[in-house]
Amino acid sequence: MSVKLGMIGGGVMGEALLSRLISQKIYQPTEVIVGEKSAERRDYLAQQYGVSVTDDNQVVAQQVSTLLLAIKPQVFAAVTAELAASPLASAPLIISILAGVSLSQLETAFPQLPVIRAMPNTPATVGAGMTAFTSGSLASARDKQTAQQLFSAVGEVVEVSETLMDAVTGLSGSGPAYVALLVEALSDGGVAAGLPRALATQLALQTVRGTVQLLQETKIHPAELKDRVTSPGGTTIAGVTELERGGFRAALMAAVKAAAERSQELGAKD
Ligand SMILES: NC(=O)C1=CN([C@@H]2O[C@H](COP(=O)(O)OP(=O)(O)OC[C@H]3O[C@@H](n4cnc5c(N)ncnc54)[C@H](OP(=O)(O)O)[C@@H]3O)[C@@H](O)[C@H]2O)C=CC1
Ligand SMILES: O=C(O)[C@@H]1CCC=N1
Repeated sequence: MSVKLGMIGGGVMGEALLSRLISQKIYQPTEVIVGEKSAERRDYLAQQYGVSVTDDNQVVAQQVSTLLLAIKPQVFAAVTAELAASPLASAPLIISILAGVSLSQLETAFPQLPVIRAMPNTPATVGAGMTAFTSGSLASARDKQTAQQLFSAVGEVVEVSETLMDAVTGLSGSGPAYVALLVEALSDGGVAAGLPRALATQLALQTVRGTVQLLQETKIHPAELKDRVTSPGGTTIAGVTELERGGFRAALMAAVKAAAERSQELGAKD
């Protein structure tokens, strides 16, 4: 076994992890091989990160100590059927980041192998990711440590019970999209109020970043911060009134729940 990390699926999330793992020197490019069906993506990943690439997932799985699955849940069955064609000589640790795909589905697909189900998110690219993971029955303390080290390199890591993984997916897995919409909408609002676009986006980004930092460092409850910003009869309560009228909080809660339910559905398909 000569290669430490194999990745199957080199799309958005695969690249988000790969880029940071390489830039932080957690793995050397020579220690990584990516199995990817798209020739265009293979060429791009090889050129951008210097990793080995192949369209043959068996070639990946046969020579690595850790096999990271980063394909869509919809192709999980096809990919695992392809891998099941011959036993994996290197007995790798399997780490799946697939939404919805359960530990029991992973253990059925990879009998006798240690499996870990993880849910990272795209801020991993800049080392600000949030990953939750849960381990299968054959995963050793060392396997968990491998997962912990890999995901620590791209942000914060928590170990959770598998029963929480769909909810994690709905919140932190999908969450960067909600926050991106928030930033875009704040910027649009600034433009509507007369700000130039670049300035509006700068204000929106720094306001979100600063608020998060304030909440994290002071540990005050979000409701208390809201109270501190809303001066009696002032501007903020006028804005908050509109958010309440538009169902802002209910919409965010429903979004997390809908995404968690979709995660469950994606797993139930296989
Ligand atoms: N995007 C995100 O923020 C997050 C995603 N995830 C999970 O990561 C996984 C990947 O998501 P994402 O990166 O967004 O999806 P992408 O579609 O961007 O990436 C999947 C990649 O796998 C390739 N692929 C398809 N079939 C095969 C195959 N048989 N063998 C090898 N590669 C194949 C796809 O190629 P092609 O496009 O040609 O089909 C594509 O490049 C999903 O399971 C998702 O649930 C988890 C956390 C966050
Ligand atoms: O949208 C998705 O299905 C994936 C899982 C979490 C984030 N993106």
